[in-house]
Amino acid sequence: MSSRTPHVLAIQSHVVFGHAGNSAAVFPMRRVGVNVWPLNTVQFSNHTQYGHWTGQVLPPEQIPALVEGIAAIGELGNCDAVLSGYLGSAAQGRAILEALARIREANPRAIYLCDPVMGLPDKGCIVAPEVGEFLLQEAAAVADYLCPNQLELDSFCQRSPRSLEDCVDMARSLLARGPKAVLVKHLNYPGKPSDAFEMLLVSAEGNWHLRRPLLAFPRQPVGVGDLTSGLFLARLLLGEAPCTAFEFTAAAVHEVLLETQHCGSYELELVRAQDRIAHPRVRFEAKAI
Ligand SMILES: Nc1ncnc2c1ncn2[C@@H]1O[C@H](COP(=O)(O)OP(=O)(O)O)[C@@H](O)[C@H]1O
Ligand SMILES: Cc1ncc(COP(=O)(O)O)c(C=O)c1O
Ligand SMILES: [Mg+2]
Repeated sequence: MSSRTPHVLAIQSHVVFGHAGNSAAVFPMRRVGVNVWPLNTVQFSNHTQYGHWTGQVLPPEQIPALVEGIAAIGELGNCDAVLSGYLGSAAQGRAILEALARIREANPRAIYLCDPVMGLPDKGCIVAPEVGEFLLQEAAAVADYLCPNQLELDSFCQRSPRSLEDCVDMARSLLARGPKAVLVKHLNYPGKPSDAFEMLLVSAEGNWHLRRPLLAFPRQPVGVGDLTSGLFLARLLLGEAPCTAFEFTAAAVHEVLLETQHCGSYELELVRAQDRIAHPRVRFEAKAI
């Protein structure tokens, strides 16, 4: 582990009540040891899967204005990474890419992890339709790490997978667009064992598949993807190899889900699970495939 505490500019949603976007990722990232600079794309009362919410999408001009403010106090070069997730508009997405270019002037080694949160109306995750286009066409080309779920991977590849091997091929096809690694946070393919939750990591070094138990919930918790992307980036910045960061992330997220299930909560029990996030008791091995 490195001696300097890394800094991450995290640009995604904020919910006043509960956990999604920055409200799911910031506390766990800090708990594992990184400094987070939360920059909110929207401020909603609650996540969209409740079906109704209040609040607003924040103006895209805020992004360059806040980044310039940090530059003006001489701190922009301390930014080691940019994380983006839930966006309120495509204009915000473009502002993030401009901010990234500005940050890279100050710190050429800054990395960018993009969680391409797309609208999945069937699931109740509501994102402006233009955001999907922005993610497919523009963000993927610039990202160092891309963390889609299966449906987002399908959107990138414009098809659904036939098998696990096909998921690997689809994820590897994204490497050709530029990212160093692609983490598929949730796999779904014909023939997938029904008792397992599976994830995949692909990079130039290889392909790793990981399986953890599928837990039963009366309503599927939200924010799991945001927690996953945030912890993966945090562990990378702390100096772990992608495969090790992947295994840690799976274990820490599973600990949160166990706590959430134990409490019978709909919202993630991040505070109660904080020690388990920092020191997961479970361990899942990522297998090379
Ligand atoms: N071990 C698990 N058991 C049951 N459900 C899980 C488990 N891990 C994650 N989930 C659920 O799986 C879903 C993953 O959603 P998905 O759309 O694939 O990714 P994202 O969270 O990025 O939207 C979420 O509903 C999450 O609550
Ligand atoms: C405001 C907000 N942010 C982020 C998300 C993404 O959550 P997840 O991590 O489950 O993909 C959602 C999902 O509905 C949301 O409503
Ligand atoms: Mg998601």
